[in-house]
Amino acid sequence: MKPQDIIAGKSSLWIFGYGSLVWKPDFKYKRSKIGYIKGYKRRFWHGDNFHRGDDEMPGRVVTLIEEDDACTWGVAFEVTGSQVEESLKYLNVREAVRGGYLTQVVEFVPQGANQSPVQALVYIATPDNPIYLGPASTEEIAAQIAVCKGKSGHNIEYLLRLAEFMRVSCPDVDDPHLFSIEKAVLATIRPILLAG
Ligand SMILES: N[C@@H](CCC(=O)N[C@@H](CS)C(=O)NCC(=O)O)C(=O)O
Repeated sequence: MKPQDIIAGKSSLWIFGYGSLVWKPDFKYKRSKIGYIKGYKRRFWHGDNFHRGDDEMPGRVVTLIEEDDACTWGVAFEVTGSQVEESLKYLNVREAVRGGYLTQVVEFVPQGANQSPVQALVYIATPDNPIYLGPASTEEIAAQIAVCKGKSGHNIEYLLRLAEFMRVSCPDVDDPHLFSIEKAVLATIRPILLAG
């Protein structure tokens, strides 16, 4: 299914968030559910020269990379009525125009018993995007996050709030990529904070 098909004339739409959207959706929605999508892994492989970085020092934010056996946990938001157009208009600027993300349709599986999967819109930055940064070592990613900030705040905040979401809302889910970067950033900034 194409994004335009899931959107066309819909009075209800699910939008899946897996990065800043999990802790800062900033659009009105009817309800939200925690859950996951299959076939994608979350990686800090996308550059950000607006929200959490600038042209000289782009930050690192998450995107989704296709991988058959992977799954990514986040939050799906249901928008209805006028919220559909309002949320898409807002996210087009925040995610597509300023963030370089494209929309795709995925199957979202809510956590908990007797929950049916739903089709959801998701924003993904692909490798052909000009500010896509791609893979790097945990240490390289942490060093970049530790020093970058943009119009929405520090790149460290972006990382720590996502890690906090996973610990609080998905306590049984491990995310070695996310938590190893968090550990490396905290190791980098701890001496600085304690020296002051
Ligand atoms: N599309 C992902 C990532 C979204 C994301 O982090 N996008 C950046 C754009 S580069 C953003 O909105 N940042 C706002 C912020 O950092 O406060 C999601 O569903 O959460």
